Amino acid sequence: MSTMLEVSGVSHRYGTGAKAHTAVNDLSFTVEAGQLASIVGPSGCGKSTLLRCIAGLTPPTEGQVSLHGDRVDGVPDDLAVVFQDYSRSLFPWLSVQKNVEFPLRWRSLSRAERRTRAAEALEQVGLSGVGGKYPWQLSGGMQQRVSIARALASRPALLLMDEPFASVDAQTRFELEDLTRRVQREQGSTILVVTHDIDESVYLSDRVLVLSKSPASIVADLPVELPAERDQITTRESAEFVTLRGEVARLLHGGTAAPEAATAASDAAEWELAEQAKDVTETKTGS
Ligand SMILES: Nc1ncnc2c1ncn2[C@@H]1O[C@H](COP(=O)(O)OP(=O)(O)OP(=O)(O)O)[C@@H](O)[C@H]1O
Repeated sequence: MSTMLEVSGVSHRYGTGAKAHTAVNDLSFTVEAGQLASIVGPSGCGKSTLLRCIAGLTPPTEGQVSLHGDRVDGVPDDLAVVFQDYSRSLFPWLSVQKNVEFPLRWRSLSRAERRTRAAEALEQVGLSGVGGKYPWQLSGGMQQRVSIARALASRPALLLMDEPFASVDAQTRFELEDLTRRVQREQGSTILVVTHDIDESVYLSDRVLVLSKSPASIVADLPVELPAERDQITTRESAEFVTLRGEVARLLHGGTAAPEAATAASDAAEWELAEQAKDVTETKTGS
């Protein structure tokens, strides 16, 4: 396996002087080609800042990011990002097909090639036949599929996903997680997903990077040794899954020891409840 992404000593500070706020603190890790890695961390710990540094949208204050050995200095051509808010990332005045084709306009591709690529990407996400519709004519889950298709159409070396399923209902979330795993395996894509959902990080990934509270630093890098074929019900019930989600929860609480499965499960449930309560508060206060 070759290294697709290398993050070396990356820190990011917002502002300067007494008002400076360090969001990311000296992070280093690599992601191998063909790997699906998740980054999980508490709300506000610096996950999105890290992703923006990796995507070349925000230059790190210190350190550097390399994609297949090339230093990232601006958004690389062969990198795509799927954001949480599909309603703001799709153009409402363009058809679904045109939305998916849009980033390909900067590639040296003929119009016919762009159409073909977009149609193929829509088929991969199970949306053949809706290319002529507009995003606002689709459900939220379908719109996020369109965002994923748009990212896939450019055949990125690295696909970054920032809380990609946080704005859809639970059933759709499960479908989109399975879709992501299927596409990743079919295409051998390299994917880095940022989430604050412990279960999602474990279910989706080959590996989970656990971040500390702000400023983000890596507290653990855990391999996910679940079978490649996963199922939303049986995988989540398995002892390996329950143990791992508990371990991630424990690390997020600041612990380090490997737990017993039962304690781990209760830790994970407690964490999920705390996160849900926080989401409700943030929704109510609009923060
Ligand atoms: N443009 C900015 N200017 C100043 N501070 C910022 C800016 N963007 C983010 N921050 C701060 O940096 C810290 C990390 O924010 P970031 O959005 O990266 O965290 P996060 O882990 O993605 O959060 P969440 O899980 O809630 O989305 C927070 O304290 C946030 O207030």
